[in-house]
Amino acid sequence: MTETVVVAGLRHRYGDVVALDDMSWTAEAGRITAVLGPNGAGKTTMIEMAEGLRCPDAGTVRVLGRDPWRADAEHRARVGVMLQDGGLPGGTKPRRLLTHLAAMHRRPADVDDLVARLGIDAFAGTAVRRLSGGQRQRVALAAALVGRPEVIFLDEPTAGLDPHARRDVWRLLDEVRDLGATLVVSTHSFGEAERLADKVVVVARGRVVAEGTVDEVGGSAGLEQTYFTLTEDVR
Ligand SMILES: Nc1ncnc2c1ncn2[C@@H]1O[C@H](COP(=O)(O)OP(=O)(O)OP(=O)(O)O)[C@@H](O)[C@H]1O
Repeated sequence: MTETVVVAGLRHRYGDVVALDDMSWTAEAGRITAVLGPNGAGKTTMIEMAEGLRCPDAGTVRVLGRDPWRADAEHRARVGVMLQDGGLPGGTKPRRLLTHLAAMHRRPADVDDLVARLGIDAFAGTAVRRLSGGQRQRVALAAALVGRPEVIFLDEPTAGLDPHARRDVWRLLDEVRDLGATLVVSTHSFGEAERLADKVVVVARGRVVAEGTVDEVGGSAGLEQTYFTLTEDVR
């Protein structure tokens, strides 16, 4: 199986804080990989490195065979990113923003279709700063998908969404995966990991403590119980 994301021996400190301590994992092509771990485990730091936004102190990251920190614009266009806080410009209206982003890509998704599928229609003409947290999440997800990227990093994509919106997002992510994209999704939801993930990576204290399918990681105890056992001592 082709490994689209390879993280090997990643180390990173913020002053005295060790954020990543020899972290290694892979995400396979055309699969959804869910990254689970307690607050402060190092998920965001690691995902920012895979996105090319942060340079590790040591270790290597490869995305589509390239070092994301040194990658050119052509590589970056193949990678979609949904940041935890959205990172959206407050004064822009969602449809205008998505149309603008679509124009930057060679083979963009259909903006009207994305807007309809993620239930953005109702607020497509309202400035981002006036939107609720869940509405902004949906726009941020659409922005990550509009360029039809081959690899997509999503930091807690359904946090704060109501059940209908969450279901819509899961269906859309399934479809994007079925079209061949590789997705890496960080989440605090066992239900989300069980529903979506072909593979689960559990991180704690900057290291991977389990990696495999939901069944392989959860075993007979189940994912939730196994997670608590693996991460108990970090609380
Ligand atoms: N810019 C920064 N400066 C200093 N310390 C940081 C910075 N970013 C993260 N840290 C620290 O690094 C560690 C890992 O943080 P990170 O945000 O990567 O964890 P996380 O697993 O994404 O957490 P969460 O689930 O809360 O999003 C934490 O101890 C955090 O306080």
